[in-house]
Amino acid sequence: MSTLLIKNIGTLQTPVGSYSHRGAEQGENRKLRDAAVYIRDGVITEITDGGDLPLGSESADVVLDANYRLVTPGLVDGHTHMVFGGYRQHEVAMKLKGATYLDILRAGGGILDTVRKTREADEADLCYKTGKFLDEMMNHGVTTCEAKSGYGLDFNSEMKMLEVIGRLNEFHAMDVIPTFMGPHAIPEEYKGRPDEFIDMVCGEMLPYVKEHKLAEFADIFCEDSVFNYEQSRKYLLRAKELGFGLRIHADEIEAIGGSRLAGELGCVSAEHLISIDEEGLESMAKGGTTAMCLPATSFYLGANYAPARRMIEMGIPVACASDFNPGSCPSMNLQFVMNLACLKYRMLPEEVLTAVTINPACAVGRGDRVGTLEVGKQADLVIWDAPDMEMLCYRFGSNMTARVVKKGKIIK
Ligand SMILES: N=CN[C@@H](CCC(=O)O)C(=O)O
Ligand SMILES: [Zn+2]
Repeated sequence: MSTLLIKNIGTLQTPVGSYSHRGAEQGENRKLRDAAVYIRDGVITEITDGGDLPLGSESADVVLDANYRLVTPGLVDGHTHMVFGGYRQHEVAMKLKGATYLDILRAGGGILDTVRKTREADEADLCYKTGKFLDEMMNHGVTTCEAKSGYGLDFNSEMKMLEVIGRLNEFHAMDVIPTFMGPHAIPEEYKGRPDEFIDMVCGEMLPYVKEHKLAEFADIFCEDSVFNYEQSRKYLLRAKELGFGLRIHADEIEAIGGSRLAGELGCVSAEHLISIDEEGLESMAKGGTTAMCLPATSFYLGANYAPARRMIEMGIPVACASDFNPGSCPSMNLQFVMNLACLKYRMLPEEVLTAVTINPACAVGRGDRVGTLEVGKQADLVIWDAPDMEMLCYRFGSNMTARVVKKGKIIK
């Protein structure tokens, strides 16, 4: 048995419970002063406050002194596209000359450019490259993340991406939750035939992914010039039938019914939601779908920001994620996402903490294990170089983590 004591915690701040927090509860955090956490074999066994120490903790194998700083749960990044070949830095100049995200995609660039490079990439090279990204994420306080396929678009390349995600989940300290996103774009070989592509994905890829346990969730890009409402519905219904949890990229640029569909089918999450309309909001509230908001993508695209305050008022659980990908958000910095959630979504620090811990944890099916600091949960936590959450929302552009602990092991 290995034991770890974290003592002299100035403030331990955490949401409480293993379920998605909505409405007023989004802003409810427990705050313990002068606290300590005792961990046995990677699991939290006792939390004390008021200067008391957990029973027997004086003989802990390792003692970490938090020096009266802030401790929160490890962050959960619920939306990434972290496995990809190449980069797309050449798009910066194209955008400066006036091309939009969809202009570039329609002209065979954007996602399709990354698809060409990912198809060519060697699996071991992809593993190495993505492993480095995971190191950087952990160094910034993320201890659990989701990762999507979707830059392969053919059978072998999609499975290659999922194999990479599976290998990293096994060998890296990060918990990585795999999502299959075969319908991320219409591949060049199916140009003008999106229905046939969806039929192939439903008939060949989804059953294989399920049978070989390569992904827990299925996702699709429901967007103008990509997949429409009917195609998205067909794909998600098939995925549901096979037992996948459902996600959908909805209303990023045009509101074509994606968020409405999310609520109708009981999707676990709908992502982006920049252009969501009233009908979509009502459907998500009714369906219990989490809004996976991606403010760094709005920032990078120079787009509007999703109406997160309205979502909270309507009782929709809000999560905030990085959307790390090589096109619309080449950053995995969830601390910057937290700054933007405050400044652009007008979310309060407590609401932001919920949006990067328990709500995304539930949206990736890990709410019972991570996302809060409570007895019985996995010991994933961050000691911040800050006295409180307000400081984390206020400072930006610096990495504010002092120490990162994953399953009771000191990573940083
Ligand atoms: N919008 C669709 N997919 C990704 C971007 C992928 C890319 O541009 O490579 C997103 O969620 O932002
Ligand atoms: Zn995405």
